[in-house]
Amino acid sequence: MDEIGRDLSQLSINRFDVFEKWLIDAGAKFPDLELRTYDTPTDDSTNSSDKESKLPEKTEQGSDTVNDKGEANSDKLLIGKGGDKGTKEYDEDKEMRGVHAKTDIPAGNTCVVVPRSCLITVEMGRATPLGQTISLANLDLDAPKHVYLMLFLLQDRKNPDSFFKPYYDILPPKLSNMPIFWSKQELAYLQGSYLLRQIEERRAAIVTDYEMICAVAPSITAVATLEEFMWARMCVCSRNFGLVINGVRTSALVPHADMLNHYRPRETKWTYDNSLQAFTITTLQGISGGDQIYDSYGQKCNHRFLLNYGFAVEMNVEQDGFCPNEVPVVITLEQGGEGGGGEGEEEDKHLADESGVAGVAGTSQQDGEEGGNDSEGGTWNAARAKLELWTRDGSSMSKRVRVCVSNNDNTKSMMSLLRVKVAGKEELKAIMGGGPYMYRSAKDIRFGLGVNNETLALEELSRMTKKMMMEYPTTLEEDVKALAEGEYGEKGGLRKYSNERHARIQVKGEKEVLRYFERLADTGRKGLACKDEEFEVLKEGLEGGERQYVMEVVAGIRKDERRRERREKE
Ligand SMILES: C[S@@+](CC[C@H](N)C(=O)[O-])C[C@H]1O[C@@H](n2cnc3c(N)ncnc32)[C@H](O)[C@@H]1O
Repeated sequence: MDEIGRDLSQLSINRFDVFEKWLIDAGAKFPDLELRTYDTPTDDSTNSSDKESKLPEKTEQGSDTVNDKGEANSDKLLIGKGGDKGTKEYDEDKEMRGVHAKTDIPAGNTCVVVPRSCLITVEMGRATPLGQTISLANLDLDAPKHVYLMLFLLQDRKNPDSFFKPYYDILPPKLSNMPIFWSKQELAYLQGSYLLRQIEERRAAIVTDYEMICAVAPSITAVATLEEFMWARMCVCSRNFGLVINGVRTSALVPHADMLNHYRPRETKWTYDNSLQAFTITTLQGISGGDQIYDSYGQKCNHRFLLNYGFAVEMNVEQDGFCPNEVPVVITLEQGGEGGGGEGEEEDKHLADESGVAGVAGTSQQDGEEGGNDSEGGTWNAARAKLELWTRDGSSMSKRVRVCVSNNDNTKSMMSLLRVKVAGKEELKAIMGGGPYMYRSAKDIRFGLGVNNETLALEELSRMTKKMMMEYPTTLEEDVKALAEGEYGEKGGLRKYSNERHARIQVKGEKEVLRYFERLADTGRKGLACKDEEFEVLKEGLEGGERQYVMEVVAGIRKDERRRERREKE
């Protein structure tokens, strides 16, 4: 243990001891667990002396101190059992806390029991006078359940004699790891990411909730400033559990249970046990003495971890190899006519080339002139058909789909939208000719419409992903290098738990998804253009979602093409 660790552990009574005693006196049980705090780096990259003094070193064996869970070696990071608020120069906001096994714990052991009396529930917030006013006002809040928990927390923590005071005293005071509190400089680390917009939207939603509450219950201002309201929102967001208590679905703050950090695959399960009238955590596997004990916050894309919990997972990969990291892609059906310029002109050309229609949403006169006739002799207009198909699900000209490295439903929707976007008259006729509702929407064309359409769709995918890649100031390779270098605070590195590191993990994950789709677009086009023997070789080298796409779509198109060629010869 380093000097700081000794300093802190020597403090005989600290707020963590008080917290644990409070819980035990109330009937909580966690005999085999202990709370620990670890030092975390400062985000002030100019403060190099700070960097050097507090961070763990590499292990003597030469391997680094990160274990297979991507966490730094806890012995190296451990600095004691909680800082004391009064300790000079001790910054609680830099404190990372976790729960460790004091001894070997077998699988199936109920290692945490927190009685009902120590839980703060939605109902408790709603029952306060302020909660009642808000409830009666029937406000359209962004996060109503969270707001009631926040109200209880914000009001009750002002009471120095509150039963929950020991709990309030251990709550993180600033939450500066939450992106909604990041400085401009920190937000800039996310340049190029759609997450920036989501952070802004989250901030705006919290401000709107606060303003709506102020309008019906002005006394809220005596309870919390907007900044405090924001803190409470993120505190609740990152710590609440969704429970069913005696048949009632609710959310609750559960002291101690909320000290477990996230790790997957899950090693513990939690529930509200009605027979015990207590919240319990049970191990799903044996935990060795000294090891950190974790809770799984769920299988999530890193943007959700970052937005809601203020961290991003370095190796966000499930046991089966699936990576839940996603990128939202926007596919827009451009309006034709004047002002359509840039990309629009390009895209409309796909349609114009094949159908002779200059734009997808031209005037009816143009439609009549250039649209051609349908089989029944009436006027059939490709642009109008495309627009009709595109807007059938009621959404706008731009459609956002979150895609990940997989051939899942969202990837198939994206490919379908691209097929429709670049479709010419014949392809649209084929789509619409299957009966008006054979394809419910533009997201439902799951099989290829032919070599030409699929090639154009893949070209569009390639163009889109390359453009998105260009929005980031750093390359994927630079991110990988930076993350590999700086964990332990080498000069200029991205140190563990720093906001910059979490941001870089986030954008790196996005770029990995984009890189996958860049490759898929190349492979798909090659697969559509190559000879049969080459296609056999190409297939062999593929795996996962890429292989699935090639086997299902590209191979299907090739088969249809061969059939058509044979028919033409006959
Ligand atoms: C419910 S609390 C868990 C206990 C927490 N460490 C604390 O200090 O109270 C959730 C917070 O813990 C941190 N956290 C949890 N799991 C993490 C992980 N795998 N990596 C980094 N930070 C994590 C994040 O700051 C998150 O907002």
